[in-house]
Amino acid sequence: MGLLRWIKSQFICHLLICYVFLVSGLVVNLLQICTLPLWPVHKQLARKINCRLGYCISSQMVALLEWWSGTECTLYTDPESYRLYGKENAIVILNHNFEIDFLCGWTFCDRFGVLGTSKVMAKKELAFVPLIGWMWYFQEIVFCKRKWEEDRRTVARSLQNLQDYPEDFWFLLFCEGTRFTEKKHQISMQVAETKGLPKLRHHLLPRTKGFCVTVQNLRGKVTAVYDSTLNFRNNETPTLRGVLNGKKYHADLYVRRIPLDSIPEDEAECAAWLHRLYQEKDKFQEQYMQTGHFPGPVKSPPCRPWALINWLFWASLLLYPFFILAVQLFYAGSTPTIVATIAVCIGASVAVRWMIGQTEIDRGSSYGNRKSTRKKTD
Ligand SMILES: CCCCC/C=C\C/C=C\CCCCCCCC(=O)SCCNC(=O)CCNC(=O)[C@H](O)C(C)(C)COP(=O)(O)OP(=O)(O)OC[C@H]1O[C@@H](n2cnc3c(N)ncnc32)[C@H](O)[C@@H]1OP(=O)(O)O
Ligand SMILES: CCCCCCCCCCCCCCCCCC(=O)OC[C@@H](O)COP(=O)(O)O
Repeated sequence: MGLLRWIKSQFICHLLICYVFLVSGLVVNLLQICTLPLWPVHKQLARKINCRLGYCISSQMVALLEWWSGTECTLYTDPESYRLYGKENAIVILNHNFEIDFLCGWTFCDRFGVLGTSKVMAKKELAFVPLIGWMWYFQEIVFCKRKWEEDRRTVARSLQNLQDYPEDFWFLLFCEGTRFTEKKHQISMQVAETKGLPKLRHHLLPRTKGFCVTVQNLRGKVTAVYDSTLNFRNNETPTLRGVLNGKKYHADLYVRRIPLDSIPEDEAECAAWLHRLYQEKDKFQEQYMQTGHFPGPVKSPPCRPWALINWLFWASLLLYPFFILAVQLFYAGSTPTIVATIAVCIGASVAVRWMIGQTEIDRGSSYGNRKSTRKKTD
């Protein structure tokens, strides 16, 4: 094991990285709260400020992936579409198989300059994840309970709010609704069978309601759907723990730009369109399994320095007082102060472990483990 790899795997490094993340995150969350009085007075300015504040948190995780773990992200897409990425509003559809797929998504957002404004339809439980969930509240993330009876109104309302959003954004939708597991796959294929739909090998059956309501409410604002299919080389199963340990992965992302105008307005046709899209995505995954690459030319966007600069800024601001405190504690700290400091460190490390746990598929929800049935309300 090289020296650098050994250093990256040391607990003390993780402690320092997490300390910077936690304290800077809390500072940013506090600043976001301070923008509350601005919302009724100058909503667009409050939104722009919150984009930049949010960037301070999410870009730290991007820096961890790009600069700490050195993970490489390759983009397969056609050059004409490439020119438009980051310059228009788009709905991004992504497969949901990996624990760090959201992080790879963030990396691409950063490379095209839309990380601060990026949006997602996220399960409500994530709103309570400290720092990230609180940050999302101010970034106008669309939360859903995955109960259509309740979501149909709240989701539509949150989407409508984005109609006058002042900056270009990407809206991410994991149409499968949950992470891929063998059990969830088996059950969703039973649903596919009862609906007379072809079976998918690499995806769960997409949930169409969220997609249709998104297209319906963002029409006029969003110009395209980016159909994105992600995979990792050498059958890697990347984890956030691995990234924190400095493990390098290689992500391949295939993106097709589909003009929003070509998506049917009628709900049933829109749902059928999404099912066809997933059948195509499944073929791309199959090709990747067979050949190790996606179709189309490689057009990788360069890694930008801002995520690293942001991390260095927070690290230099927060690590200095941390070291002064540690030295003072070591030389002159009373036993109760030392015990209290150790307790705070243990508490923070438990909190970070819990947050990392939110990304782990093994600890995922039971959503999709059963065939859900819905009262017909529409
Ligand atoms: C290019 C790089 C990427 C750029 C990235 C850009 C931005 C990044 C930004 C942020 C990154 C952060 C990432 C955070 C990740 C968080 C992600 C999540 O939380 S995913 C989970 C939440 N999201 C979703 O669920 C979205 C998809 N879901 C839907 O659309 C749902 O329809 C719904 C709106 C949530 C409602 O769900 P509900 O279950 O109540 O209703 P459904 O209509 O979907 O379900 C009933 C329907 O489904 C059939 N059914 C029943 N059982 C199953 C089953 N097991 N599998 C499949 N289908 C099933 C059932 O027969 C009903 O069918 P029908 O509609 O025909 O009656
Ligand atoms: C510099 C960085 C320091 C790193 C310190 C560690 C910080 C940890 C931060 C954790 C961030 C939490 C963001 C949660 C995003 C999880 C996305 C996700 O994939 O959610 C799952 C849902 O889609 C579906 O849920 P399931 O039904 O599969 O269950």
